[in-house]
Amino acid sequence: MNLRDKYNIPKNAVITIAGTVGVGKSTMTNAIAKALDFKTSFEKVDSNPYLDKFYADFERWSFHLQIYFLAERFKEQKKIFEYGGGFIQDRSIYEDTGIFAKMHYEKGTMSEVDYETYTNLFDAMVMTPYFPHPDLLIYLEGSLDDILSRIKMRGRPMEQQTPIEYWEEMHQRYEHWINNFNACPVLRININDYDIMTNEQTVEPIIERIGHFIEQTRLLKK
Ligand SMILES: Nc1ncnc2c1ncn2[C@@H]1O[C@H](COP(=O)(O)OP(=O)(O)O)[C@@H](O)[C@H]1O
Ligand SMILES: Nc1ncnc2c1ncn2[C@H]1C[C@H](O)[C@@H](COP(=O)(O)O)O1
Repeated sequence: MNLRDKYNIPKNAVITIAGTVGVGKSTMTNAIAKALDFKTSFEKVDSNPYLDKFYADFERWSFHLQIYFLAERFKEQKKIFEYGGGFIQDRSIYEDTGIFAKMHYEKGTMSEVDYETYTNLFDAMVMTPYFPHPDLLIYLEGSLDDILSRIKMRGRPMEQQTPIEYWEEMHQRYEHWINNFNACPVLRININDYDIMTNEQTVEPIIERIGHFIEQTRLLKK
């Protein structure tokens, strides 16, 4: 029996993976999708026309980048809907506004008028009854030291050149954000509680937790 049937995970489920940069979202997306035979929806980093420019000059490019990400994630959302679910998504749309845009605005690297324009657009597109929220958001959490060493190990030049204070600020904001998040059910997983890189089998306890969690939240809805 495959893991999806074994743990009673609906074929049409949509699961999004959230967490700070470098925590292991893409790796987890691949592992869960493979175990459940689900499709994946990834953030495209290499083809993003603004990301390098943004890291070189936050003030100049933060608005452009947020608009770009919003459009890309909305298109992915539409694709997931058209397929009828069965997807694991690498990063949620909620983090764009709740973490990134907010942080750049509050740190002074996005102007007030740009932030207002962006949040108005975001709310009109996402915070409506017509927008399908995921069945589950898996939040990956870990210590700042572990995350910094993962960012270093992955070695994206634009991230290496970014001051450590940026990742520190983001790490703190994530903790606050997830404690107040309520757009869909949340399952928190600590990155020290699994080891999918060296042992693929360790994904099974995670799938088991997902199954129980989805079952419980569906019972609560009844
Ligand atoms: N479970 C894990 N154990 C050890 N290293 C990991 C694990 N998950 C991810 N990594 C490593 O950490 C780095 C960042 O992972 P990635 O999945 O790209 O993070 P994200 O998508 O959250 O930015 C990569 O070098 C990846 O190989
Ligand atoms: N909304 C965003 N604003 C600024 N930067 C962002 C946003 N979403 C993603 N990013 C950056 C962070 C990383 O450098 C890359 C990819 O994210 P990752 O967490 O490694 O998947 O894009």
